[in-house]
Amino acid sequence: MKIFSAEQLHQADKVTTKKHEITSLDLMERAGSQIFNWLHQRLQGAPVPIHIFCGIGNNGGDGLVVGRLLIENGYSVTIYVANFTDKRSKCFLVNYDKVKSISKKWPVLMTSEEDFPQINKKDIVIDALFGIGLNRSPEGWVKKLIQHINTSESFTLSIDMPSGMYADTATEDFDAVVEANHVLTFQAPKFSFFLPETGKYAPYFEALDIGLDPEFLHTTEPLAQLILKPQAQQFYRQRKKYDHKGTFGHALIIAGSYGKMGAAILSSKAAFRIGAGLVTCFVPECGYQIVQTAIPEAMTLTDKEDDLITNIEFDIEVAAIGVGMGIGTKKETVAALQKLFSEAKAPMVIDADALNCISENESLLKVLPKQSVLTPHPGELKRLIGDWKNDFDKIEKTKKFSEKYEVVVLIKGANTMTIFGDMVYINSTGNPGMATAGSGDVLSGVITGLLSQGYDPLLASVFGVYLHGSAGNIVSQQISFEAVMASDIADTLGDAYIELFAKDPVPGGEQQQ
Ligand SMILES: NC(=O)C1=CN([C@@H]2O[C@H](COP(=O)(O)OP(=O)(O)OC[C@H]3O[C@@H](n4cnc5c(N)ncnc54)[C@H](OP(=O)(O)O)[C@@H]3O)[C@@H](O)[C@H]2O)[C@@H](O)CC1
Ligand SMILES: Nc1ncnc2c1ncn2[C@@H]1O[C@H](COP(=O)(O)OP(=O)(O)O)[C@@H](O)[C@H]1O
Ligand SMILES: [K+]
Repeated sequence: MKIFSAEQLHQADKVTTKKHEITSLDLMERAGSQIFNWLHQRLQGAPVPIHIFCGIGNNGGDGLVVGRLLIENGYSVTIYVANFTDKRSKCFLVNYDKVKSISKKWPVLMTSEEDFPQINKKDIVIDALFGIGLNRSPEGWVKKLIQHINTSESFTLSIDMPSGMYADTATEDFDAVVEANHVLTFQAPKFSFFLPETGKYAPYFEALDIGLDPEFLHTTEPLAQLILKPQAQQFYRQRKKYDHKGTFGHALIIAGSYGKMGAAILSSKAAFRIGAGLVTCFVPECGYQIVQTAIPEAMTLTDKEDDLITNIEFDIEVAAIGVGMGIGTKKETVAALQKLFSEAKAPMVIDADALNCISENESLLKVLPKQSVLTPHPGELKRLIGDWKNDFDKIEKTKKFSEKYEVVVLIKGANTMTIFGDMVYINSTGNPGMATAGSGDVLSGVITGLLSQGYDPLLASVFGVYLHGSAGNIVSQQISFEAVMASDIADTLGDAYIELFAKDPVPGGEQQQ
């Protein structure tokens, strides 16, 4: 699913009205009706007090449409207009008059803090103050109104956007953003919904199709692509009857040091579970028995050193390499990486300590194999690209790094982003149960296993992140977020494949957005 900028959505609005002989007012009616239907289905006429706070632009206009339809259907509604300027959009004005024509209870004009109504915890708030037209942070009494809504603890439904948040640039004042419980957003979710700083203001959202011009949407290059199940299904490559283990490649996992052999095991296991034909695990000497015992399916090669990796030598032909999990950052290991990067021919996933080694040693950057997949969590990313001002700055810096070194870079976390040059793919699966030691090691094994089966680096990353998150969703439904351990995620990867095409979804396979 495409994620558009505010500018592109305004443009889509214009193109749609021009091409489809439909007015902006019709579009607003469509948008408002969908929100009303959503509410009506859930409330079924319940006499709960509903407060609708409208701005004076088209977001406010949407709020007025919803208000009118709710009043017409007998709901207990009060509409407030935050009268922060005398300017009003045309569609706002028409809908303002429409409300006045159907109800004696005219909208309440608010001009200061004194006009704030009491909002009880069990009331419903509809936030239609600002949408994608926000162009500065709300200030003065408008900011206070937003805080008043937030302190009410009532269920807050935001129309299109939580007011005070920008769709695709950094929010400046987090004290002036509506903390929505749910957002009904038009056509497509906004980029801000997926970022840690702003996503928490839109914890649940649904995109409503308001019929913007399909051709415009199809041909417009989006800011990012959201990867949902239909997209992930297209990535999947079916096995053929006469395929054999050689078809699915030999994955080499280079991982572990004294006390951290688990990283090698988790990663190798995940490479198998995702479908690599063969897996060899390269570990320090002390890991030999550990790996052989923990994963009998894997072959094991060892470094000449007992406790750490110092010289990566192997005489097998490998289809993909995953390197870095639990290897430490000692100078001998850095030297081993220097040689590996300079000589390796197979596509590579570079994770964890290998990333830290790169951050500390510029010489490694110079030999970073092109098309590699780098899988940092935010701490590792910061060491790699430097600090950032905000989430958007982080993405821009990551894009630059990706472009400069021609590598795929992940930004892991909730809604992991895969970045390749200017392209951004946002993952939709996963949950906080995956915030547990070793889940990143599993992911690096997953991507290495997909690379070894012939998926290209970008596809292996985007698809791998999706399947990894889906496995996390399935297993956390079975055993709770708290109980999930990284090995559970690895062992559930098979269910993630099955869920991809299951008619009756495996519980937890789909994330609620
Ligand atoms: N995309 C689509 O196709 C469709 C979109 N639709 C809806 O339209 C919404 C976008 O509407 P919009 O463009 O009128 O902007 P909106 O968010 O109402 O606010 C702009 C107003 O706020 C003002 N203003 C801004 N910042 C401010 C501040 N800090 N403090 C105070 N004032 C501030 C600004 O004033 P100005 O800067 O000019 O002084 C202007 O008057 C969109 O989110 C969706 O809900 C649907 O109806 C149907 C189809
Ligand atoms: N709140 C969350 N929601 C979704 N996924 C998460 C969340 N927290 C962590 N994850 C996922 O878990 C993995 C953690 O990776 P990482 O921090 O490298 O773990 P480790 O170093 O312990 O192996 C990443 O794939 C990340 O996207
Ligand atoms: K809003």
